[in-house]
Amino acid sequence: MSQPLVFRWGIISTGMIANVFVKDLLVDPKTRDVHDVVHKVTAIGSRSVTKAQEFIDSVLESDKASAKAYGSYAEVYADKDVDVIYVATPHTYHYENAMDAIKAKKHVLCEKPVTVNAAELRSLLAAAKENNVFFMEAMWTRFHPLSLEFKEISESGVLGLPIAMHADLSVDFGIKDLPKTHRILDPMLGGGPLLDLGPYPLVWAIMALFEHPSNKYSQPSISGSMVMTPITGVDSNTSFTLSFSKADLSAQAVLSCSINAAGLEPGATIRYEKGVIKIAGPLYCPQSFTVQYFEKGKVVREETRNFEYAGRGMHFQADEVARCVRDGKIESEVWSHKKYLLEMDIFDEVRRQGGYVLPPGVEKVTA
Ligand SMILES: NC(=O)C1=CN([C@@H]2O[C@H](COP(=O)(O)OP(=O)(O)OC[C@H]3O[C@@H](n4cnc5c(N)ncnc54)[C@H](OP(=O)(O)O)[C@@H]3O)[C@@H](O)[C@H]2O)C=CC1
Ligand SMILES: O=C1OC[C@@H](O)[C@H](O)[C@H]1O
Repeated sequence: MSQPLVFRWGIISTGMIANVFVKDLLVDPKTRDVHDVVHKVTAIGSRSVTKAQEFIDSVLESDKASAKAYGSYAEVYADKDVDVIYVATPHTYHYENAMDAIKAKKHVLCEKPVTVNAAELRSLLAAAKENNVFFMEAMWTRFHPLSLEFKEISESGVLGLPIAMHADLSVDFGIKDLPKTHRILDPMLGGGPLLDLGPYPLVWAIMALFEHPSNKYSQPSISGSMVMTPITGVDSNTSFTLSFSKADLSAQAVLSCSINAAGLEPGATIRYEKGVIKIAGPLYCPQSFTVQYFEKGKVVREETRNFEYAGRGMHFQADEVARCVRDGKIESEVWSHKKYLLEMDIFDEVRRQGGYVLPPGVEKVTA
């Protein structure tokens, strides 16, 4: 067997999720039966070189010798030993960080929400095409083995067509006790649940309905509603409905997210003509789902599938990035550009209907 591709990552920021992602990159790919790629972290960029070095010392452990610590993000983009940039700054920095990386001709995996509006994303995708680099939103959930198996059952026809679904992701951030500058509260950082948690209920609607072959990638109509917190004026509770009826699918998704209430239920419940699939929360990283088969409106069979792997599950998307770059692709077919363009168009519309206006200058590109 040929040697695996060694794929070299430059990490932008030393925050919470950069830490989790890098730990997952270091998990031996063989533990998930991957033999064609391995990941190596060659550079960490931070606004502080001390933080970058501390990150290397604490997170990279035995791999630390080959990683460089930089006190600026620009130095990571310029490093010839970096193949791909992982952007893990707050939402409102994604556009500028990803654009700088693309202009330096680096491939990019950018945390969710990929940008704060659709105009920024369109500008990034145009730049990625022009510079012939791979670009993807880091929607890790789409690449989990559980998601792939869910899609197989959902699209096999065994349950008939999907008709209706509910999905929710709610996290109690304790917002009354947080500083107003925390990224979940600060409008300058795109605070609120829609941009932070909304991508997860939405990815389940994209998998179950938008990607369903009967939908033929038709766009849904969108209806949204937001409750704002008086603390900083960002949304605290948001719900949105997507109605698909333009192709051979007639189905509706009711989606919601909150930053001041916890609870794993309901996760996602997807109702089909002949049964139901229930995805256990939390929706960003479910570990099991249950399929109920109906006859004459009654459950006649029920199966639960459980999933386990080494690491947190952020490495599956990293394998996809490495393979796409190896194969000369500028987008993933699994989480393709049109899917997160839909995400951003939906979020723009929900914010418009809900009256959430980002402060002047936060959106770097506007329509
Ligand atoms: N996929 C997933 O499961 C998750 C994804 N995320 C996404 O990742 C992004 C980062 O979230 P998270 O890691 O929780 O955030 P953190 O606040 O923990 O980290 C953000 C990092 O960005 C850098 N940064 C650059 N500019 C700023 C600024 N003005 N204010 C604050 N930090 C800045 C800092 O690193 P430095 O000082 O080193 O430059 C900081 O440590 C978000 O967009 C979020 O949506 C978050 C959590 C989970
Ligand atoms: O992506 C995420 O998933 C987990 C949440 O707690 C976090 O705020 C969010 O960014």
